This record gives sequence, C-alpha cells and structure tokens, in this order.
Amino acid sequence: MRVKQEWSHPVAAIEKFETSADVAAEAARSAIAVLQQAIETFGDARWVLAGGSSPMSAYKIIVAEYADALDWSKVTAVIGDERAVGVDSPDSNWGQVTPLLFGTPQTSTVTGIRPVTELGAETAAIRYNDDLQALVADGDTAPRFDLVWLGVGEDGHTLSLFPGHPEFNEDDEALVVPIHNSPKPPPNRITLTVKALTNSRHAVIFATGAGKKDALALAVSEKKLPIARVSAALDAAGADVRWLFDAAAAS
Ligand SMILES: O=C(O)[C@H](O)[C@@H](O)[C@H](O)[C@H](O)COP(=O)(O)O
Repeated sequence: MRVKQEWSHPVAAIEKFETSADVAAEAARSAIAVLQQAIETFGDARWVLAGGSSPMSAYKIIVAEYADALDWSKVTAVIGDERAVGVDSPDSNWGQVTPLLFGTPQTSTVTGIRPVTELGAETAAIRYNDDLQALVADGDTAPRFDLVWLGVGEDGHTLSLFPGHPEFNEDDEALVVPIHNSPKPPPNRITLTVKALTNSRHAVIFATGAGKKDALALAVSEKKLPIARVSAALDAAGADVRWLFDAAAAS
C-alpha cells in the first residue's frame, strides 16, 4: 500500500510504503517497466546500479520474478560508486551486486561496465570517466541513463558523495571522480558526479530503515544533503525522480 504526496517545495514525488520489502518490490517492478520502455524507444537501456542492502533485495526480486521479462542483452549496466578494492573483496559493490543480478542465464547477457578499482581510485576514476564519456551522444554532455538507483546513507550521502566532504563538488565537470578519506570505510572510492546524472530519465531513491529517518527528514526539509542535491539536479534535468520510503524511514 502506498500514499503518494508531493514535496512541500517540490523537487520530486515521495511515496510511502509499509515495509522495505514493499519498496524493493516496487523498485523491481518499475525497473523492468522503465528498462523495457527504453528498449522500445532507443533500442537499448542503460541502468546505473546501486550497492547497499536496500537495492540488494530488489535485485533478488528481479532475478526471481522478472528474468524472462526483458531482452537483457539490450541492457547496459554501470555502478554509481565503487570502493577502491578488487572485485573479489567483500567491499566491492560490483562484486556484491553483479553475481546476483547477472547470475541467471537470461540476465547474464547484460553488458556490464565495471570500474577497474583494483588499480586504485585515481586510475579507476580516469578510466571509468572515459568509459562513460564513450556513452555520451553527440551534442550531449552526459550519458543517457534510463534508470538510476540511489541508496541513502545515515548521514545523507548518496553514491560516494558525502556531506561536508571537500571532494564533494556539485560543479565537477568530470563524470567520475576519485574520493579519499571517505567518512565511511573503505576510505578510497570512485563515484559518479552530479554532472554524470544530468541526462537521466528515471531515478529511484531507496529511503528505507529507521537509521535514515533523521537524514531523510533533513534532506526533504532543507535540501542540502548530497542525496537532496542529487535529487534536485536529476529533477532539474527532467528526470522522473521517485523517493520510495518505508514506514521506518518516514515515521
Ligand atoms: O557508501 C557506502 O559505503 C554504502 O554502500 C552506502 O552508500 C549505502 O548504499 C547506503 O548506506 C545505503 O545502504 P543500505 O541500502 O544498506 O541501507
């Protein structure tokens, strides 16, 4: 069950669900619809994946219920942020997400673009920036992304854009930057920038869990935290931005 309401100073729609499982189910269902529509419109679909436990539940639903629902060979997936570790590390977002999401015969045909974070944050950021630049169409300044999934940290971070961090610069011109001294370990990472998302069509923000309540309330009321800044930039760029709250995060 959900209740849809608009922001008091609108940047996007907030939707409230009872449980995080309901959020995951809606994220999974809508991902398939958005990716299918992109395939029909453009001939392919591009998806920015998120790490974290909330999206993980949604990936599980996708492989269990929707593996047959798409021609996955027409889907390209990138990761929104990554830790500067090898893919075999338990800290690797790619290493957590893709064995699950690409783990069925059907979904194994996805084109995954993985950052080479085993080479360190600097090199990985340069190379991933190049990889994403290759997706930018003539006349555009950012890749067309059809779907962007974003998690939220308890401090209001999203991607690896942390509040008050000196390397969080909303005006970064690069599509991908290295991050050092992350307040949440591991310290060295790469992240997509705000600019990287400015040609996105749909975004889903996983606003789940009691631990996020304060940050989310602040994000909604003051719009200063990175998740709010990213949401506003997506909205300004014309994306359909959905914040999917569970009751614990909304209360
Ligand atoms: O940066 C990190 O180290 C985390 O991966 C983080 O970005 C995570 O996505 C959020 O904290 C939401 O996590 P949950 O979905 O697990 O709540």
